[in-house]
Amino acid sequence: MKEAGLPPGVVNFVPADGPIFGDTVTSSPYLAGINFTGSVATFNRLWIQIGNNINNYLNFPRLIGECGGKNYHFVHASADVNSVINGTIRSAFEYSGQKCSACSRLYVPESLWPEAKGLLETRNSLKIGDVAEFDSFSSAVIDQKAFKRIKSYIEFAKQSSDLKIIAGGLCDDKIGYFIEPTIVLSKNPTNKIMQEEIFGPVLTVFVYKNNETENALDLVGSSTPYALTGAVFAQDKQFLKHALEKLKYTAGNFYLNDKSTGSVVAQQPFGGSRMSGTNDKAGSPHYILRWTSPQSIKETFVPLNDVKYKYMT
Ligand SMILES: NC(=O)c1ccc[n+]([C@@H]2O[C@H](COP(=O)([O-])OP(=O)(O)OC[C@H]3O[C@@H](n4cnc5c(N)ncnc54)[C@H](O)[C@@H]3O)[C@@H](O)[C@H]2O)c1
Ligand SMILES: N[C@@H](CCC=O)C(=O)O
Repeated sequence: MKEAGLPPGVVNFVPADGPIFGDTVTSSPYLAGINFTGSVATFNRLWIQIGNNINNYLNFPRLIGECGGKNYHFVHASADVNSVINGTIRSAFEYSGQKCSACSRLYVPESLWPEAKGLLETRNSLKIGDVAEFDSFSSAVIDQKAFKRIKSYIEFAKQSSDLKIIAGGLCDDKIGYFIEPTIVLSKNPTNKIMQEEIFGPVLTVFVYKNNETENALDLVGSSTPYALTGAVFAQDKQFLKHALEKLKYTAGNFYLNDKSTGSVVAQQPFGGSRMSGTNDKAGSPHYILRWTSPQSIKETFVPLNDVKYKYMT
């Protein structure tokens, strides 16, 4: 950044407790903007604090929020199942599902479910262990708070009559906050496990009837307030085109026959709308412009000799 011309002291690393930092910056009259990555609850809190302080600022603070997701893989009857299995396992379970873009909802047509159940076998092959061992696919979740939150969804799944855990489900915090990659089958496409962000290795599958594909597509957008990432798997090009149009408000980053995760900054601008954020697209030229303050300048070379307009004389 220095090489690009940014003066020293403009960028500072200030490690702090989150709420103390947030309370401090939002109460400062000099706050010019916030570029936040994290949960909806925290972004809402910051926005509310700024609203409450609006009479005290020297500028209107600009706000960018990059928040959570309830990302989906939608599988059409024409899909290549192998690609669905491998893409879904990677998206849902790498980094133990702790990516805003991780897949946590899988919609599968009844006709493909017997084959798509290969998910379970692939899941069984994953080693979840020490990150220092290169054959570990993933490891523990970040901290006790995350462990408790994710575990509570697994406990909920064990008790809900809509839900059945078909793989994983064990949680163990003896030597680290380990949670098995877990696959849940839901009879109910609007069960809370299909709506809320879990931010952990829990994937929920809803099997739809082939003759209800349109209804299943409708569920993708109506089931959650998020719109971060999503993927459609189909070899039928007409269907892909149709899904792209129908699902356009469900994902800021939309994938065709690819997993819903792994966008590369500067190649795939990243971000989502609705409760997933302000969709300013990190990694795109639009983003940097949000933090600039353009000034228009005019200089006149013809003196103004009269106050009256020409038609007045
Ligand atoms: N859209 C994206 O690009 C993106 C990328 C990564 C993670 N996420 C989202 O982040 C969330 C997971 O992260 P988390 O659980 O750490 O979220 P979080 O909201 O609890 O915390 C995010 C960050 O904000 C800080 N923070 C907490 N309270 C604050 C406050 N009152 N004021 C200012 N800062 C505060 C935390 O210390 C942390 O650094 C998920 O919802 C995930 O989807 C989004
Ligand atoms: N760009 C990465 C991470 C985004 C959020 O953490 C992805 O698309 O998975």
